[in-house]
Amino acid sequence: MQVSYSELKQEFKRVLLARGVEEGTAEACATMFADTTESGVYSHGVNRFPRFIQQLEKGDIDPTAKPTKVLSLGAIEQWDAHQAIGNLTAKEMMDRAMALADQHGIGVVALKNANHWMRGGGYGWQAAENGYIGICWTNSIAVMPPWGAKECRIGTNPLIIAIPSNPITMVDMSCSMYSYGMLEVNRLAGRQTFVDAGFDDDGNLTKDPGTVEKNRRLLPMGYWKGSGLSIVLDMIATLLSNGLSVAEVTEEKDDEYCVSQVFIAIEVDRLIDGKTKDEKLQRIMDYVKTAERADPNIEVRLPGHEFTTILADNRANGIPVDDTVWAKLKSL
Ligand SMILES: NC(=O)C1=CN([C@@H]2O[C@H](COP(=O)(O)OP(=O)(O)OC[C@H]3O[C@@H](n4cnc5c(N)ncnc54)[C@H](OP(=O)(O)O)[C@@H]3O)[C@@H](O)[C@H]2O)C=CC1
Ligand SMILES: O=C(O)C(=O)C(=O)[C@H](O)[C@@H](O)CO
Repeated sequence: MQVSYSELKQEFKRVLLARGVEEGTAEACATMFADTTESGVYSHGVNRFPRFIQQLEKGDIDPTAKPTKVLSLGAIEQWDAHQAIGNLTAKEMMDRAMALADQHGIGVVALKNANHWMRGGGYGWQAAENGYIGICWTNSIAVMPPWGAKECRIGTNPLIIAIPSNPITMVDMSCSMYSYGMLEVNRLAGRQTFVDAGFDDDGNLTKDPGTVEKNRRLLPMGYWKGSGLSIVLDMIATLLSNGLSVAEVTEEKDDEYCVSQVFIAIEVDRLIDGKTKDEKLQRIMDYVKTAERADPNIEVRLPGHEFTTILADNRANGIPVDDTVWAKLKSL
């Protein structure tokens, strides 16, 4: 089914207000969930909202909490989220990183006791829209076996790198070949994944999303490379924020909360003049896109470049929402 932006946002807000969330917070949070969904990231927009509400009801998420600064070292700051709403806090932290970049050329904000931020790309995009290079990542609870193991010991720890090109170029990727959110999208659509997603009951690679969701045996992105990347991202987030690692969240908490995150903004305009920047970025994009196609019917594209089209399409025709997801949202 297709729903309008206002219908979707109204539903999110209704559910939040019914749980006693203050009007301004409910409005801001509902807006972010609706924006994420309208941008085409259904996995971490409408699809993930019931899980967010479950954590709110349980008290893992404190809608009254506000992040506070713990330590300042010039370009680097440590903050404590106090388990506030994840997407609102992350937006505020990237704003803070950009303000630090205005002063120092680069701003680094490390956050502890954070909650799941949903679509990590939203915060990279936020920086790039304002002319900065945006880099951010989060750790998570252990949901993936490290390369060579059967048991979950590492996080999906998505890494986001956004570049202020025209259009914005942005990588927003889980350290797993597929995030659980994208497995769900494929399962709901009745599809197998495009490439292997994880392991089946016999330890063989499989493209069946439901099997991987059940087994919790995700395949790391790039095999051992995604496994290693997940580990070092966790280490940096833990050290910079003085917060909890994947191991600590998994062993000391009863669910995924109190995660650690990093937000970096870099002010490019003081390093290169605007005209040269645009020309160099254009050349990179043209060079990539004009590579001889493997399949003549499939365009070579850069990450992030489809969002403007998806957004325009969803604004014109309504936002696609899976029927079962909509029914669940209405029942909350
Ligand atoms: N704990 C957490 O907070 C977690 C959050 N997530 C979130 O889930 C969302 C989905 O993540 P994930 O499943 O890893 O994302 P995807 O695997 O869908 O995409 C990963 C990256 O690959 C790019 N890409 C995909 N196909 C192509 C292509 N054909 N050509 C060029 N680039 C391509 C995407 O660009 P494009 O966007 O343009 O398709 C994107 O930048 C993200 O927003 C992520 O932040 C995921 C895991 C954990
Ligand atoms: O994978 C996802 O999708 C996601 O958003 C995550 O946070 C983690 O992988 C996990 O917590 C999902 O259960």
